[in-house]
Amino acid sequence: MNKEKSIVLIGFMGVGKTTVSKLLAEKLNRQFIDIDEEIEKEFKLPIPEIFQKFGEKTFRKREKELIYSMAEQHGKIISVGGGAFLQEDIKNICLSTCTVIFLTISFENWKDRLRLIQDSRPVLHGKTIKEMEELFNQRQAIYADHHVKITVDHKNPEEVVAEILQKVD
Ligand SMILES: Nc1ncnc2c1ncn2[C@@H]1O[C@H](COP(=O)(O)OP(=O)(O)O)[C@@H](O)[C@H]1O
Ligand SMILES: O=C(O)C1=C[C@@H](OP(=O)(O)O)[C@@H](O)[C@H](O)C1
Ligand SMILES: [Mg+2]
Repeated sequence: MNKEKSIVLIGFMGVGKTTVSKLLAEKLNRQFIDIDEEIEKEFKLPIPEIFQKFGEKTFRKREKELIYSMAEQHGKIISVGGGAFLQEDIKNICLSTCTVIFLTISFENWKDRLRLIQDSRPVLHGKTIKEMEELFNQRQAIYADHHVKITVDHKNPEEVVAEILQKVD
């Protein structure tokens, strides 16, 4: 395991980036950073209210600034939001300075996670299942560049972490 580089987890919302990052950080005894949690702490508001009160543009700007400052630090385990790689600059800095791990899931299995995440993900609000599937499919393009890919279907977070530890060197 490269002790210098930070590890960044990417993938569609609900795939388990935050859960898996936390567990991975514990296993590796490294610092865990969740960009969404950092933004919520700063604004003292949950993400849906940040979107509602300040707009997605403000959220994306802070997301970019925070990822820039974190990506340059060594040895961290960083969970970014599923929309972070929409910004090319974020994608490029993460790919050049960190090990980028893409967590992926089938849409069929993702649907079972929906009830767990629906209220807290403003990007999903007001969308039909069909529209969510379109977004899911569209978003795959932004995750196409990565260093390691892990399929999470039918795996619990511990199993996902074990696979990451096997694959990341
Ligand atoms: N491997 C898994 N199997 C089952 N449920 C999971 C798994 N990973 C995460 N979850 C659950 O799915 C929901 C979304 O997980 P989260 O880590 O917040 O995803 P993300 O950060 O990618 O949006 C949470 O309720 C979490 O407990
Ligand atoms: O995909 C997105 O656009 C978003 C994903 C969320 O993070 P998770 O991927 O951790 O759910 C959060 O950053 C925000 O609600 C926007
Ligand atoms: Mg998350």
